[in-house]
Amino acid sequence: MMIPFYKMHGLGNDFVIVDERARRHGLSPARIAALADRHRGIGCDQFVVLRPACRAGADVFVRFFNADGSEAGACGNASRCVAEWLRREEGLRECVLQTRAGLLPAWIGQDGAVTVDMGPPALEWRDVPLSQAADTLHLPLAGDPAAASMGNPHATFFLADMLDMDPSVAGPLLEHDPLFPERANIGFAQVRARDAMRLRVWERGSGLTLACGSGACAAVVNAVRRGLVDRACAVEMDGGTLSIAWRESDGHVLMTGPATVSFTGAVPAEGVPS
Ligand SMILES: N[C@@H](CCC[C@H](N)C(=O)O)C(=O)O
Repeated sequence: MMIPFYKMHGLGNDFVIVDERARRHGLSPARIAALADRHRGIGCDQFVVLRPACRAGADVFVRFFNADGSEAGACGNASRCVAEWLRREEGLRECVLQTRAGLLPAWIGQDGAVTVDMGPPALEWRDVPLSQAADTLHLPLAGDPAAASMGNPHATFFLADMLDMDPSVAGPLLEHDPLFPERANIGFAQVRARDAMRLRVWERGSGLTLACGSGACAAVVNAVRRGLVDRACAVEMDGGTLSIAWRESDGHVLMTGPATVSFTGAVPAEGVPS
């Protein structure tokens, strides 16, 4: 028995997408982590499972798993990829994704770019203190760090300069800091203009990725709260740029960017070659 999959990416944040609407494969967290392994599996930042929607108006129920097998409530780049997957497989140019973070409308623009309405952020007003344990005391801060949830937890650190910054040092320490009982995605941002920033994200459960959609949304929300940018902002990450708009009328965050198919394939249902 083989499991067919799509391999897709959004700005280099890459995904394995498996359609379980007709048949479940009983993938355990350990099996997902094995399939996500870049040396012994297919390799991906997140593993995405599609199930039948159970909410009125939704086209599909989407579950996101990190490379370590843990489940995430949201994934912006994968949401765009699922919208593109629905366009290819079912001809939909507009869809509604049911996720653990709620119902997310998505649509394909004339230029092929995908927009997802990521919903309203949940703002956290507690401080994110710097600490020796998290190796953050030396960071050249340009604003106070802030935390927000886009259906998954994010903290953003605003830096005056990212040149010497290695997210792989402070990132894992902060991800596991007792400050974040569910762990957290950690963004390091440098504001370049009122409508532009640079961002690198250490992702909970996956490590440093080339782009993080929910992280870009959270970074703009947090930067607006700190008075650093306007509500429409381009977020440049290692893999490319997302357009983020925090809509004033209803507080929803809109994320626009590409969604690309790399290849399709199939893996044996039982075990991965070791
Ligand atoms: N790559 C993602 C976020 C994936 C989930 C995250 N690692 C978490 O655990 O919350 C994105 O594009 O948003």
